[in-house]
Amino acid sequence: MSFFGKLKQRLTRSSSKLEEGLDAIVDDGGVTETAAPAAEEAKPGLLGRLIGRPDATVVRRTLDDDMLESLEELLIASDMGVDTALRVTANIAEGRFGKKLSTTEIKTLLADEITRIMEPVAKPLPLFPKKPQVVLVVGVNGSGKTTTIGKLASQFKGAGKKVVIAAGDTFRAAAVEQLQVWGERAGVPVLTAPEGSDPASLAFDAMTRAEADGADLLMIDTAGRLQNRKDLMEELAKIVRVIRKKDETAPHNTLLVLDATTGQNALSQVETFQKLADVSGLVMTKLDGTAKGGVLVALADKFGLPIHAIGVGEQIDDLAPFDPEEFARALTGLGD
Ligand SMILES: Nc1nc2c(ncn2[C@@H]2O[C@H](COP(=O)(O)OP(=O)(O)OP(=O)(O)O)[C@@H](O)[C@H]2O)c(=O)[nH]1
Repeated sequence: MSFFGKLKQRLTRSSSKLEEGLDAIVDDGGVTETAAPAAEEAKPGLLGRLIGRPDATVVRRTLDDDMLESLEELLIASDMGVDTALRVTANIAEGRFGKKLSTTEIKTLLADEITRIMEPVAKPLPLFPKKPQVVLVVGVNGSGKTTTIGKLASQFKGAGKKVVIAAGDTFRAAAVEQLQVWGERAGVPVLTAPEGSDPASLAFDAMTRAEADGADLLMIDTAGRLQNRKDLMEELAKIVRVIRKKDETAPHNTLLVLDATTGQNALSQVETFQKLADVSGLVMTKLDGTAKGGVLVALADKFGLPIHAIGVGEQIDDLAPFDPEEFARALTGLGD
């Protein structure tokens, strides 16, 4: 199966609540019509024509206040956030109030709205001619930082780039070990320091090593202890200060890794990390999990930060560029 096929299957599975909800809204109060499909309704395929498909029936419901309210509630429940849900619903309603809509038509309208919101944020990690390009990776523990660094390292290495990883969460031996495992998988060196040592000093050594090696990319993992924000802020600020001694334009990217399964909590994590570091882009992980995916729409709408990639599994190649249309179709359950 193609990569996108896999992604779609996973996203569709995870978003079936939204899809089921849309079906239920139209079914509830809708009327079955035996009519020629409307413009946006799918035409019978070749097989249907060959086997003499009977007249297609379609359920349509008149777009009224009740239906709009149900739609708003469904979008809010799928983590899209109140503001975004209200705006999306209002846009769908514009010029269509009192008209009859089928599930496919509603899904198409919703997917178009989501695509429109997501398109401006779908941007791959920008690559600069600067060597080494320093990528600081931040995020709470368990969000998928280590996994994402491993996946990115593997992709960049595959693209012919020389990559070095620095295991900057020096306080947890297990985190360092995990990163070493991912470094081995990706075939990329991982610089470590003794447990409890200063992450900034490791970052400085890593800069030195990356420069000496002529590396294209240096990815620095960081701690994610939000329990002690002040310490974490100081730690991140110190890492930045120290690497700037070597290159005053570094870090060139500050990636915030977010776990999509945390739903609305992802929004507050962005706010927090924007205060701690100069976040330049997002990677959204675990979209294959139980996440409702809708939080990406809320994030894009609220912060407009680029989404560089999405994690769709635990394997090394389970990192995909973010494709808004594909995402919107999968989220709404539109299929091909
Ligand atoms: N299903 C799925 N699991 C993921 C994805 N990304 C990461 N994980 C899993 O999430 C868990 C946490 O990932 P880590 O990469 O260790 O997260 P971290 O942010 O480095 O966490 P700490 O090491 O605790 O700081 C692991 O079990 C990963 O396998 C993803 O895209 N999909």
